Amino acid sequence: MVAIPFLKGHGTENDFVLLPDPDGDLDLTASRVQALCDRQRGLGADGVLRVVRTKALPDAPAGSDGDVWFMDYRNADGSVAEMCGNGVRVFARYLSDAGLVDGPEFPVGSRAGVRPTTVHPDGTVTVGMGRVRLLGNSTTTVTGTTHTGLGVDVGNPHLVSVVDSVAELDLTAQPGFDREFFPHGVNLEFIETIGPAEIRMRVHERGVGETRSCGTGTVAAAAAALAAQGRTTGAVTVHIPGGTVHVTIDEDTSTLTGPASFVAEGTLTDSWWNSYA
Ligand SMILES: N[C@@H](CCC[C@H](N)C(=O)O)C(=O)O
Repeated sequence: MVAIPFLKGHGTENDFVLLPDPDGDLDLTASRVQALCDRQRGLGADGVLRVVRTKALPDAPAGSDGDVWFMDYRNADGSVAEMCGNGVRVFARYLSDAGLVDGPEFPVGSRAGVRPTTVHPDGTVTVGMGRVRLLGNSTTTVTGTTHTGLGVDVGNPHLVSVVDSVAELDLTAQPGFDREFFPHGVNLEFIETIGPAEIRMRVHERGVGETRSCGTGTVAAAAAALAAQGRTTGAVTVHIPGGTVHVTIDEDTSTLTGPASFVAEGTLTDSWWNSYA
């Protein structure tokens, strides 16, 4: 029997299965991702983070440094996404704790580009999330009510709508959105203003459903909250159901700081893995 190692972790309760796979040996099919993320027949998670060297990726972004660790992120439905802001903190903390990187500052590759990360002594992680692009207005419909929001690209697509109270929303079903505006789907954030630099957020994630946090979503939400004040830069504290993160938005980059925690580590059995092709 071959045992496949895994870790289970979360960032503000957005939870992940990590699969260390430095040489890219695992055949990580959509069916295996779905099974791993299933909370009855698998380990249960919002997504999977495969830990692989960039040089072991057949579709590595052109010109990338082969020795950089690459976060191969998958949503719970098996789809591939460009970036995961909570996942990249958990990923960075794993690399640091496992001694796979030198020092507390190192880059992490993703399909949205290379992201600089810093693991702090208290275990929190700051990630350079790159430039945030505002895409203009679009709409989303939740239980029959249509909200106008601001489209935001953080490497992956978001639509952020300001509402009076996030507690009132029912996000159990997929909200409607404009499929011409977002041909590849969209993460839908809803924010409530607490103060000029503090918001509350809930999210319905593309490829997952409602989650207790979305890191890229908090960056998009911060940019939208600032835009609502006529600002393009600033610092925003974002409260999500799973905790609190801190975001800064500058003209040409952004940062996300928040916790990264591990719950368990173990091994998958070969028979379980092989029952999903
Ligand atoms: N939970 C993530 C975002 C994961 C990807 C997203 N669902 C998408 O499809 O774009 C985060 O913390 O950013």
